[in-house]
Amino acid sequence: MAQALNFSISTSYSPKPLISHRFHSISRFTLLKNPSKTSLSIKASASDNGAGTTVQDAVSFFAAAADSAGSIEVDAVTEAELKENGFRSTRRTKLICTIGPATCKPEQLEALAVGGMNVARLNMCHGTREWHREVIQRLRRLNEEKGYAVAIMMDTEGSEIHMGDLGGAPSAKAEDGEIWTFSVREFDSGLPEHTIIVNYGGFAEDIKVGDELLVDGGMVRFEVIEKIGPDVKCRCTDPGLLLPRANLTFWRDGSLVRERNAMLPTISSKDWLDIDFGIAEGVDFIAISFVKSAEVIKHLRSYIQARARDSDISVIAKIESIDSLKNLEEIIIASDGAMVARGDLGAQIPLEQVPSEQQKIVQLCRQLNKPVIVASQLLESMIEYPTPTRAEVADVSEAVRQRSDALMLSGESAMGQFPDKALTVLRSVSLRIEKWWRDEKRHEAMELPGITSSFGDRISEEICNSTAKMANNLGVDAIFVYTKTGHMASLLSRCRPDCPIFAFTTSTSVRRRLNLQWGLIPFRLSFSDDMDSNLNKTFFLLKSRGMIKSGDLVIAVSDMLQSIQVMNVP
Ligand SMILES: Nc1ncnc2c1ncn2[C@@H]1O[C@H](COP(=O)(O)OP(=O)(O)OP(=O)(O)O)[C@@H](O)[C@H]1O
Ligand SMILES: CC(=O)C(=O)O
Ligand SMILES: [K+]
Ligand SMILES: [Mg+2]
Repeated sequence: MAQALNFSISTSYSPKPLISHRFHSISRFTLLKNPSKTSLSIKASASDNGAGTTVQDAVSFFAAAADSAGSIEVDAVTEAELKENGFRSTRRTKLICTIGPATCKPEQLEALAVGGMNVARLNMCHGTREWHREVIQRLRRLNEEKGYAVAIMMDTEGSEIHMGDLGGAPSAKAEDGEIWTFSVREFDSGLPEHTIIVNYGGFAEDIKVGDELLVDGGMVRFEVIEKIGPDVKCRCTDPGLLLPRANLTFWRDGSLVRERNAMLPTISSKDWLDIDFGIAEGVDFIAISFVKSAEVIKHLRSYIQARARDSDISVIAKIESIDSLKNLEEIIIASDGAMVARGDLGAQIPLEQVPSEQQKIVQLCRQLNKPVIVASQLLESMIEYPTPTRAEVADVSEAVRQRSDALMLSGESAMGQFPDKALTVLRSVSLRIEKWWRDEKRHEAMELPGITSSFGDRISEEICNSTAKMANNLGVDAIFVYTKTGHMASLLSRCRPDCPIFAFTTSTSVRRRLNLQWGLIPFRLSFSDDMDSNLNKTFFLLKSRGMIKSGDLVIAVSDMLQSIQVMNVP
């Protein structure tokens, strides 16, 4: 029996986007364009002859078309990946790129987005606020115009001791035996040769002749040979490249010296101004450098709350100091996520201790359901060379195998010669290692303790744990989660299931933030409390864009309904 339907819907959109490819795939609908361009009439004839479009499809379609945003939003790279490779082979590990002079132009940012950048990091140690604002605007434009959901992470400078910039030079080479002056003076008329400015006023007093001075955690080493007022003369004992604003630590008798600088505030007055800037620009994450205790994180949170009442900026604790290791658990509990900032961490603890600390931090974050980032020197040699070392590939593999949420590029993408190639290496190593442990069932199940005391939240947790287990046992193609706040999506991500998690959320900012978390493919979609209609709508939209197909096995859960639904895509 054939049925004919006549619908007329209004949309605030010009009809163009609605006529796009989604429509062509359902040629049974006839489109009547209204010349006013503010409304669109669609005449659909549907038949239930078993093969063709049904009335149900037509109704789903109109529900979708009437959706205020017009459709479902997913970025072009994910869409292409889903179409070409199917769900199972999508990348689970997320990728962060530090943006710098090598990657700040619009076409360079787009190349990173195409290459799989999920989050762009802006390091406030470098560049002016104007420069950062420009980059943020370019990223926004990229997201709006090209459909990406690249999130923005601002990383504070912190008030540890570091060098100034090198009078505008991108780097300087310190050779073995050379004498360099580290000074707290201000030089008005250019920097004398072999001179480094130090940002910490107490430096010349705190340091002693005979101390060892480490740049960038030991990339370059000096021995202190003489103190003359504000100037400290040092001999280079391990030559290397000095980079602007590199971190400085000093060591005496084999241990790190923590004098008055240990009392420096975690968030400096300049950091507070940068934070105001970040709030005003609406960044998605603020990463706090050199966190020492949970207090500073709580303080920042209440500050953000007071400044921007409905702001949902996430606070990431950078674990890069001895104090942060001492107070690890309370810091992670207080934060929305953590970063294993191995650059500075490796300057504060012996290098051979860094891998075990990394393992511990990643594990704790996963247990506490906080996204965790492994950062620094993942592909350091690619700053200069187009291929990574074998050791670097092994290091990246280890972070992927630990199933950290995200890997981060620093200098490789900020000022290196091969930012796109470095990103490609992270992408292909992640894909390969993820597939390897899935195929070989290499991953050990992790004990996931209960993380909340409220009964309602316990139910969500149990639903997510069971869903992930069922998904693995049944070999389903994807988990669908409908979540307004993103919480259910992160609970599922925590379980690191074998299949990808399609996370549908109503808000663009939640969608961007979910982009940091392992295994989540975030979509923006407006949905209702009625799960049946949500599912019909989603199946329809994803099918018509070729991202899923009839017969795919899916498990669906949501914030709204405490149930687990298992079904084949109709
Ligand atoms: N916005 C920028 N402008 C100029 N150079 C930058 C910028 N961001 C990064 N760089 C360059 O890239 C290098 C590595 O950058 P990155 O931000 O990762 O430093 P880091 O030392 O790892 O981080 P942190 O300072 O937080 O410890 C820097 O030393 C700097 O030379
Ligand atoms: C990323 C960073 O701050 C570090 O590794 O020190
Ligand atoms: K920083
Ligand atoms: Mg650091």
